[in-house]
Amino acid sequence: MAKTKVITSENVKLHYGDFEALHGINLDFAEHEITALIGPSGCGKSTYLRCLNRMNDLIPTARVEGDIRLRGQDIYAPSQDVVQLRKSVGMVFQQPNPFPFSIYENVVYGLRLAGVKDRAVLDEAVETSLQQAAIWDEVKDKLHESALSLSGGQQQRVVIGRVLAVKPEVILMDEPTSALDPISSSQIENMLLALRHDYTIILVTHNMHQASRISDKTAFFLQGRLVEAAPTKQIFLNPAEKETEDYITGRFG
Ligand SMILES: Nc1ncnc2c1ncn2[C@@H]1O[C@H](COP(=O)(O)OP(=O)(O)OP(=O)(O)O)[C@@H](O)[C@H]1O
Repeated sequence: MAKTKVITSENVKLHYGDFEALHGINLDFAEHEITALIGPSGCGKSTYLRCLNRMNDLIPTARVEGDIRLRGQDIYAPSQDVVQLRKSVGMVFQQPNPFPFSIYENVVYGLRLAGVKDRAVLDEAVETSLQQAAIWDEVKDKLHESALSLSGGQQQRVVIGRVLAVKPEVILMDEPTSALDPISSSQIENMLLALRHDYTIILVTHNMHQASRISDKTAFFLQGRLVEAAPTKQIFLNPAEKETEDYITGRFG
């Protein structure tokens, strides 16, 4: 049976001023799958990812065309609440970006903004989110210390906990492990495999091993085009397009 699609995107084009960075992308994301977006530097992976929760709205020159839907709702409709969208479609960046607050306050940040005051509810959210982010045991005795005192890998997991606390459906990740050491990266990869049971994850990565280890589906971008998207095994073992084969075998990029 076909899996339910959480995000659909049709003919997505993006211009930065006069420059067309995306040339009409058609790509869908199924529930509870990890999709890896791969391709050489500058091919538009991050630009496309940012279209999915309207982060490009923050770039004055960026103009998006096409149709992007979250569970059938047009996310670019005038009636779309963008704050709500970014809760449903959370984002994790390459550099861990904890706020200069305690670990606890980082995790409850979105809940406090939403007006949640009940201490028991906040405590519960902190424990659950940090457990899901695979860092609870390491920080449970120092929740009120600054998140900035943690290592890069720990900070990234706290940031993921902060995203999880507002209960997103989709998590966008833009090279979330590329600034981290191999052990921290593998902790995050294992966490993503566990999170996949509850969330839909879209991951930009330059790491082919990471894409092949953890993703269900891989989409290969080249110069603003989507060359192909298919089950990860197929992309790595038997890609339909020569450009894909050349890239994954390291012939360019
Ligand atoms: N804010 C911006 N203003 C103008 N052009 C931009 C902007 N951001 C990206 N671009 C251009 O859009 C194209 C796609 O960039 P993007 O960052 O999406 O690629 P990428 O595949 O994510 O690259 P990388 O793997 O290096 O992060 C590039 O030509 C880039 O120079």
